[in-house]
Amino acid sequence: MLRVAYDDPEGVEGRLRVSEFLTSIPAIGQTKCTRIMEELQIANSKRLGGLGRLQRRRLREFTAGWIADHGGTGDRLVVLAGPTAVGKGTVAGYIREHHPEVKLSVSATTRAPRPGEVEGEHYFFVSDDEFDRMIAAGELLEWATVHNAYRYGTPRGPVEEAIAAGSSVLLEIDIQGARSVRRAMPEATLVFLLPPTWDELVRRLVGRGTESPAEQQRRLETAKVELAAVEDFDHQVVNHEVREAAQKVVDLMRPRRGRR
Ligand SMILES: Nc1nc2c(ncn2[C@@H]2O[C@H](COP(=O)(O)OP(=O)(O)O)[C@@H](O)[C@H]2O)c(=O)[nH]1
Ligand SMILES: Nc1ncnc2c1ncn2[C@@H]1O[C@H](COP(=O)(O)OP(=O)(O)O)[C@@H](O)[C@H]1O
Repeated sequence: MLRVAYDDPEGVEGRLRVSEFLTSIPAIGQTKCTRIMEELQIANSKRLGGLGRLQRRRLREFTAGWIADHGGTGDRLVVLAGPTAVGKGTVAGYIREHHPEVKLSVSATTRAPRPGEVEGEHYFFVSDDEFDRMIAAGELLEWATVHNAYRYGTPRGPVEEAIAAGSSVLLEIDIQGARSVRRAMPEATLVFLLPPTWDELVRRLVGRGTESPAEQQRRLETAKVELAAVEDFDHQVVNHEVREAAQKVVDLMRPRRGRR
């Protein structure tokens, strides 16, 4: 597994030369590396941390394509993220119901179940101690404290098993989580779900009626910041209509080879 923090130029990996990074990929030798860097318009001396936004994106797309074409995870791991109340849960629920071939990852959370939520289906509801244990044991692919409240994390085992078995896996997680997945699995496809308009996002949050007015206000402040993260994602899908948005997400999960 390649572990390079494209969005963490301060990290150790940021000091790695792009040429060293590329030649660490199986089947890329010096000659191919030189040709690829010319194609990506990246100078020979560049380090990962010194890449511009466009260069970073070109390199990431190249790596994802290469890994997909050489038997890696490719488009089979898709992360669906976006601001509060944009409809992530609704779109993921639609995919669960209408596309049984897509495996939805079930997260662990420290929040209490809501009426109607089923253990192991919506979430694994765990105590703080158990969540600590899962982190310490390396059982979580990523985790985050969401809305300053509870912790949520993606159990690593089921995701890796599903991918190894050839299935497509969808993670419906928050934006911090999406960034962590990018660090842990750079070949994953990141999808940002957008609202048709800001006013519609506000309408959906208020209409859902699950948060107090003060909490709604806090989430909208966070949403403003989160919307700026859209550029770091591979694809954007506008959630005008649930069925259409779900179809666009599922289409992205088809093997890259087939789409070319
Ligand atoms: N990082 C991360 N975020 C998650 C995970 N599971 C759910 N979330 C996010 O946690 C947030 C809260 O989810 P939930 O408790 O179902 O409430 P609601 O979506 O606000 O109604 C949503 O933004 C989810 O996308 C996870 O495993 N990891
Ligand atoms: N395409 C859509 N059109 C209209 N309303 C939607 C759409 N998608 C979701 N909603 C509604 O918006 C609200 C927030 O959706 P939800 O799935 O809970 O968001 P998230 O999981 O992103 O926080 C819910 O009341 C849901 O029914």
